[in-house]
Amino acid sequence: MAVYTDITDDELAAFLQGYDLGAPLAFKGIAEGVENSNFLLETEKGRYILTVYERRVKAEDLPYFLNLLTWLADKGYPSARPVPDRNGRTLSTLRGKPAAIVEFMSGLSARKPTVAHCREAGEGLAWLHLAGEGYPGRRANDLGQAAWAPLFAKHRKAAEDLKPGLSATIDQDLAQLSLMWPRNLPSGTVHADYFPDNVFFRTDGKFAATIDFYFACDDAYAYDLAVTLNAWCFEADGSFNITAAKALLNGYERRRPLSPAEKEALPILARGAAMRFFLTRLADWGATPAGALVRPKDPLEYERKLAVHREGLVLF
Ligand SMILES: Nc1ncnc2c1ncn2[C@@H]1O[C@H](COP(=O)(O)OP(=O)(O)OP(=O)(O)O)[C@@H](O)[C@H]1O
Ligand SMILES: N[C@@H](CCO)C(=O)O
Repeated sequence: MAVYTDITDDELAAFLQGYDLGAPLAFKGIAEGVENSNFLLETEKGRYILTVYERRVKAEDLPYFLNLLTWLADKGYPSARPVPDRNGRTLSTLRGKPAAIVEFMSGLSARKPTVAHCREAGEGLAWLHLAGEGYPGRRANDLGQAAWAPLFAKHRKAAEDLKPGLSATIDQDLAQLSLMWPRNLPSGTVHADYFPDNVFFRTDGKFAATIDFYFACDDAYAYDLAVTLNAWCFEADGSFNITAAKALLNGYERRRPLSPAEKEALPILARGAAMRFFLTRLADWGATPAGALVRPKDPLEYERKLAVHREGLVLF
């Protein structure tokens, strides 16, 4: 389970002294998630999530993420508002690590998203793009197209170990992506990890909330949509579900219609988005020791998605 930092009751009580949240009533670690340690915290004032930031999140990026969450909540977007401490600060320290308390969001993620979930998720993503407009924080996408070839150079051997011959195919993909990568698409603040586990629904299936903004950055809105298509619209057998994809795009366009250039770019963006998750999964695959608390995600799932995208999607 992804709780890397244990917090004792005394530490929690001392930490909460800094907040105006009353005494703790319940506190427990959350197993889901791989990046950070998350705890469900109930106090006299309500329910919250306490996050202790671990390895991948850079401390210097935390103000960008927490200010973005505050911005989105101010705009009425259903994401978790950070709770300021008694000094008005949303970023704190616990056990020597950065930590924050955010609002608890109700809802459940869809383990097996249906076409209806895809439509709702698409609309939730467009809403996020619109709500983020004007956010003054800036963060370059450090996992964007320019980062892929250097990242792959470090993990070629892992690719060959997974599937002999794969590294040559990835080299070709990277060269093509570099040549064909679209520039100058409408851009702004994007989520960049809008996967089913980060989107909550109400019991009636309506979109409820988005969590886990710790990859958010500046990039093309259509790239975020491409990440989302990959994460939501593939079947377990590796085939692309065009019905789900059309519903997702349709839901998105309910709030934010795509320009002709964005539509044209989506197939290559989806190929690049598959590359991005293949590469980070490949990097984690090699770096996760046997017997670790967290099982690394399968890079080959994204290699299969890449193979689908090599053929070129027809979405419109
Ligand atoms: N604001 C919130 N409201 C309700 N539940 C939350 C909230 N934030 C996180 N959770 C719960 O904690 C779990 C892990 O959160 P999160 O996805 O942010 O963790 P993570 O370690 O960054 O994981 P990953 O990057 O692998 O998705 C979620 O699946 C959800 O159950
Ligand atoms: N959504 C990512 C994990 C990072 O949180 C993946 O599936 O590879």
